[in-house]
Amino acid sequence: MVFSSPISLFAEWTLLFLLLLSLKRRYLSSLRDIPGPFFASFTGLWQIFRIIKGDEHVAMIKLHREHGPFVRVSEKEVSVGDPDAAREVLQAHLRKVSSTVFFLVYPLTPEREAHTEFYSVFSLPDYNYVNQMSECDPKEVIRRSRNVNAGYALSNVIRSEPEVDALVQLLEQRLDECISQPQKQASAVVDLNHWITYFTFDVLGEVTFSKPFGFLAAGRDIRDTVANSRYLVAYLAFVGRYPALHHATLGNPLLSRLGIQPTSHIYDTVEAAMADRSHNPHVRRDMMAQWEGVREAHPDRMEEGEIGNAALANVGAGGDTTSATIQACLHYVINTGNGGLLRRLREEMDGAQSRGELSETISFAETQRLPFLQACIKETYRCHPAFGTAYSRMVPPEGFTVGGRTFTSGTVLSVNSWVINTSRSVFGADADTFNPDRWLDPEEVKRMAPYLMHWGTGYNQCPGRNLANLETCKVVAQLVRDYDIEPTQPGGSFTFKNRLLCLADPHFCRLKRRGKVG
Ligand code: HEM
Repeated sequence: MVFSSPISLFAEWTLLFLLLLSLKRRYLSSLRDIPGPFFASFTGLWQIFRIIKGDEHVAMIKLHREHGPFVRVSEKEVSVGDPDAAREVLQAHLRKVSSTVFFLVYPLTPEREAHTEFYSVFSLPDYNYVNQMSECDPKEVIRRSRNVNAGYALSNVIRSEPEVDALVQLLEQRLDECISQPQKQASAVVDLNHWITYFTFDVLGEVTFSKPFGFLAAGRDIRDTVANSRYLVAYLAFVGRYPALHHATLGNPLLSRLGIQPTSHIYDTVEAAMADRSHNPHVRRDMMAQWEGVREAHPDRMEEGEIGNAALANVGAGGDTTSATIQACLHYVINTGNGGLLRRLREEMDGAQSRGELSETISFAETQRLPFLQACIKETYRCHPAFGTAYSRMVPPEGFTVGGRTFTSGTVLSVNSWVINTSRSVFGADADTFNPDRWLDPEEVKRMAPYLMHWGTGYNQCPGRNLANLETCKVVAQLVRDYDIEPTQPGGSFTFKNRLLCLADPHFCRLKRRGKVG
């Protein structure tokens, strides 16, 4: 008689268990008729594979074009690709989530526990620091948003425009220095990603804490904050699929303050900025001041910790995303249509310049009077949504009906902005092409704008969109007017991987100062 060793017996039973579990998920689930990749129907590993490849957006657009409005992307997650159904999902007050916590294919924890859900990994440095992003309960998100909204209002953001202008000037100064070094040259190859990201992070410092972080001034990545934020995003993309693992290890309050993980680095940066601000005699009515005002007026409604957590969410969410968007816009304008788009934009801008309608540092108000520039920026929001993973929501106990189908409790419904932004039913047969002209007809704008998902929609829409839009309008206008920008690769040197966010890789372009017009 042959006895198996305890280890091989355990392995055999485990394999049998996993096989039965996979068969159950594949063939007995209420989602079994929804098409999608075979592996996705019984394991979350398909999504991990997409993160590794950095192509979630490409895969999702392809799958929806092949299979229609619903695609099953994990054993309990269904991607919604119909634009109206997607809006319904995001505008309903469904709980935020992304996926059940899996260990390989086995669900590790009950999916309803707040600190085991995808969005919960955005609590930095650990789950005790809940912010608007990491909060999963819609009612709580709305309460928190009400407390911090005044800081993000356009009227408040505009108040910081003179300080943003100083940073635009410093950005140009740094680019000019790159061009003229080492010996006086007419042009030079510059990594736009490097400088524009320094700019966007410095703006966050200025608008949130009344002081830039100092990246542009120093001309380098101080304390490797920008580089670290890349690791942080990639790290969150993975652990977002296995939050329990994060909360049990690096995101655990016992370990989170050791400072060995990317999450604590960003926390330390913000803590230092807040400490510095408390001694700064030149503090303006910045975002922190707005939030402190709300807390003073409504101590019952807003906890003190919410202020720091909101500041942290800004720095986590607003630097790389805005930088990638500015770079994507420059890339599309310069490399689409054999230079035709750039010529048209230049004509518009040079015309305004010679009529004396553009200041030395172009103001936000001036950019609003340039319709083709605005069309190029809207088209960039459509073609490069920087939040590249799906917004996901949990079906409540009573179920949820959308797009003619009822989903049962616990199903995750998710919406990928790239899928909706390239929907041919909304944007036409040329939805895959960068075509700013589609935004020049006001009637068409009215019809299409509600389907733009760049900022998300519903209760979780990006609160930083006014600031991000102000930065994008100003920097794109300024750089297009003042520089000739040529990619170092034919067709453009802007590339990116989609790992949670679609952040730019190093973006080398040849830069040359343009002569003054007007
Ligand atoms: C072009 C740049 C930006 C893009 C594309 C973008 C996009 C988004 C999206 C899509 C969301 C919602 C994600 C979801 O529903 O899962 C979001 C949330 C958020 N964004 Fe932005 N964002 C940008 C810039 C900014 C800036 C500059 C700030 C700060 C000033 C900011 C602060 C936030 C915060 C705090 C949240 C969490 C809000 C919540 O969960 O209620 N973002 N962003």
